[in-house]
Amino acid sequence: MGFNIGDILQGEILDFTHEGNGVLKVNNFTFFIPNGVIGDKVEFKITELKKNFGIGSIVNLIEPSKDRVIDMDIESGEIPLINYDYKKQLEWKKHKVEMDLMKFAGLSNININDTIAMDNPYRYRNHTQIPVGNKNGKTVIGFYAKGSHDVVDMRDSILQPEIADEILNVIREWINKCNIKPYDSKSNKGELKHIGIRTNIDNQAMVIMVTATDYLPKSDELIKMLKSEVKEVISIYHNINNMKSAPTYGRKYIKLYGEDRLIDYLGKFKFKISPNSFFQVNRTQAEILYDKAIEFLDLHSEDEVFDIYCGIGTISLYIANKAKKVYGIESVKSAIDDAKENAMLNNIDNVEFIVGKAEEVFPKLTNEGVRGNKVVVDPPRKGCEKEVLEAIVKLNPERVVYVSCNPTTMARDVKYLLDNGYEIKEVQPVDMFPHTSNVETVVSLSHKKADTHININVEFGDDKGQIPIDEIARKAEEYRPSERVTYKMIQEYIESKYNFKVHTAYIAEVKRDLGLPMYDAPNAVEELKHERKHPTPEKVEAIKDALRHFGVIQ
Ligand SMILES: C[S@@+](CC[C@H](N)C(=O)[O-])C[C@H]1O[C@@H](n2cnc3c(N)ncnc32)[C@H](O)[C@@H]1O
Repeated sequence: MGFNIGDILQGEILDFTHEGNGVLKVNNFTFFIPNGVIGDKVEFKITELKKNFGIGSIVNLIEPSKDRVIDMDIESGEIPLINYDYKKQLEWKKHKVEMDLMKFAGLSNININDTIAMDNPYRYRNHTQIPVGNKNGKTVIGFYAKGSHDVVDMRDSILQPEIADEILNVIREWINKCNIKPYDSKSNKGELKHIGIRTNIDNQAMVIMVTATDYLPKSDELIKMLKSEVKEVISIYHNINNMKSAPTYGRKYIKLYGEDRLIDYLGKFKFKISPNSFFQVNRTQAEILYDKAIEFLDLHSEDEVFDIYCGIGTISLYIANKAKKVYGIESVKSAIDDAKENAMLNNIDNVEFIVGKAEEVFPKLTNEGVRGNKVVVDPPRKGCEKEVLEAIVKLNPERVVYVSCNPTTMARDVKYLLDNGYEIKEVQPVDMFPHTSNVETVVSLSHKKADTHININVEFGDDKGQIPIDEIARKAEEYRPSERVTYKMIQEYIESKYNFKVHTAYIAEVKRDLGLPMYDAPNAVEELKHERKHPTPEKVEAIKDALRHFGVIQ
């Protein structure tokens, strides 16, 4: 490779990674360059060097990209595309959806609508989760520096409403006054881990203070200060999260002050939101997204619709008055409680909400004979469980609308539907997360109707003209549920991002170490042809990154 840490090199940024870092090649060796945008010609210093890729920090912007919009010294933090022209961001997101559909759904020629832009793409986040850390002995509130768990102090974020900045300032005062320490996972000492802030359209706020233990010091003082200094704070919770890594929130919430829930609106509908319920972070774009989903469902008064992964019932309630019946399925109990209350709040009585895992509830309902002619799915980043897709195909609805925040898993699931009698009618990316590398997509699929039918009588047995039972067993074996994130997907992700290959045995080893289910994966567990080695730390990191990307781990 011939490079060393500290070397100064030059090159042009060609693309972004899934996290929004610039990608650049020198002599065909890949470097990831935080804060670089496509088209920048940069001089950079190598800060990290692995066998197959490096990380660089820009020292001189030789020639800024014609699409660069803000000066280099802006620390982009959690908004990696902030320096890239907004129109170009939209084009890049469309391209990303297109590439994933080509790669993971096997499509060669696909027509995708232009990404729907946000008119004013700032201060849109109605929910922020802000880490608390230690910098030079001082407690800081901010965001994680690129590629590390060092917290960078954040004074003003152009993605969150101003009220959230005001709340954080009061919390800073409280930290200083009461000498509150950040939690340190290495020493298991300190208290505060994260601060969650949810806001609504009326500018009211819910504050969630996350600690590792049941102890939140000086909470009375915090409540007093927030109440007197930011009147918009109507609810304060204490959340306990003793998990070492993500997610931000643990299971236990203790209300410290005010309302149980925040009330927000989408279109003409009103929603009560519990501290742990999912609600789209960008309200303005969520309305556009749901309107698209409704358009793609092409609803009629006789339609019976399944809304799978329904959260607090936002899509269900949005579509209820256009359909005969809607079934909402969701695994989080408090979200279903909210959904039921939200239906009453909006005088909607043709929606039934069912709590449980979609992969269990949905097949069970349809096997029991509950019918539906249209289905909308809006799964988390890891996409749909295979049982959900199988049950959709078995139900045979005329329309399936797939709402997704991860184009890679969406493309994988769409492939399953394409292979099982569906065709894509329209693909619509929506910019829910301006200035970040995330993109939301709505895909409309309809059932391909057969041109003609033929009736076949089949007899099972070993005689001539009969189908042997062994053959049935073999077919059944073929249909055993396979893993949703395949080894091939992980390998392709790693190769395209890091430019190196990983053996399936290594992926299996990392999965085993993480305690993930293995299923039957003959290729994955096969022994390496040569002497058995363990994956290098770099490969382990790349595999974990891929598992994180596909939502298998957090
Ligand atoms: C992307 S959110 C969509 C929520 C809702 N459709 C909305 O727009 O507000 C995904 C939802 O799926 C839920 N979820 C995650 N895994 C699930 C599972 N296995 N079965 C049912 N729901 C699940 C999450 O709790 C979350 O509410």
